[in-house]
Amino acid sequence: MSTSTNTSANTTLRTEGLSKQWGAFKANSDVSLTFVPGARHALIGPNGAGKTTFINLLTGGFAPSSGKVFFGDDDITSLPQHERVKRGMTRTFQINTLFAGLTVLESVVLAISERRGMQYVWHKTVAQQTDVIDEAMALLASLKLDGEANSITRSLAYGKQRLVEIALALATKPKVLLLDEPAAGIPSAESKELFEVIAGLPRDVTIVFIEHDMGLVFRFAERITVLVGGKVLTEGTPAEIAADKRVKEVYLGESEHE
Ligand SMILES: Nc1ncnc2c1ncn2[C@@H]1O[C@H](COP(=O)(O)OP(=O)(O)OP(=O)(O)O)[C@@H](O)[C@H]1O
Repeated sequence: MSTSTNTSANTTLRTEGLSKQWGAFKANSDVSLTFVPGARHALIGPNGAGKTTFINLLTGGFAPSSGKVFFGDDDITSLPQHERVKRGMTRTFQINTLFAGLTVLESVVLAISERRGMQYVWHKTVAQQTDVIDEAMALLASLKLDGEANSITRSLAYGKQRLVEIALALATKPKVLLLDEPAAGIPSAESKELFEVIAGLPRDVTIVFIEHDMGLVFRFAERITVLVGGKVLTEGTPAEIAADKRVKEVYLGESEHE
């Protein structure tokens, strides 16, 4: 019997010749990448290299000009975003515009209720709601956010707000979590803490992240892909990337122009 939801814990995310063009401008050209289950995989590259465009092609935010996206054995290239979330691919939500006026616990309870298809919680029994609250508290504890459960999200330090975004993404029970500069705008002490929490997420969650801070990339990534001008320049382990002359040239060239 075929099922529309891939339930394998070993789902690999893969692209084949993915390209995105606006007019004559190619933001992504022929990008073929594989993200293995449990990966901690960083996408790096200079400004405008096409990293965010690539994430948008993965999530369905943009339709590719050509190429394909596979989730496990399924070609998901034409699936809408919410169908990809249902299959287990999610990116962080922008809490600043979503649930900022609610408490952290309320926000996560809403996200879990949505996943469980019980968004109209006032029709549900106390037992069903208790179950959701228990799941929400366990999730918050895993992110060391349980102490903030009753705080209004917008009153939290920015680093904690980014963690709430991650909590909301995790509430969808993703197999693949896509993080676009999770530490952007956070003081460096807080960003290290944030990445430590990210690194501690269960291995059944594959993590793909864009990050400009090379200290964080080399500390937390196990695999790195370098994009330049919309194309893959190279991919490898942190040691391989650190030793790659072409990568050094790209970054030295960039800093010379800053
Ligand atoms: N909707 C769009 N229409 C036209 N051009 C776009 C669009 N979105 C992005 N671009 C262009 O595509 C190029 C790649 O942008 P993208 O945001 O993917 O790069 P990036 O590697 O994520 O950069 P940064 O590190 O600065 O965030 C940029 O030149 C950008 O101006």
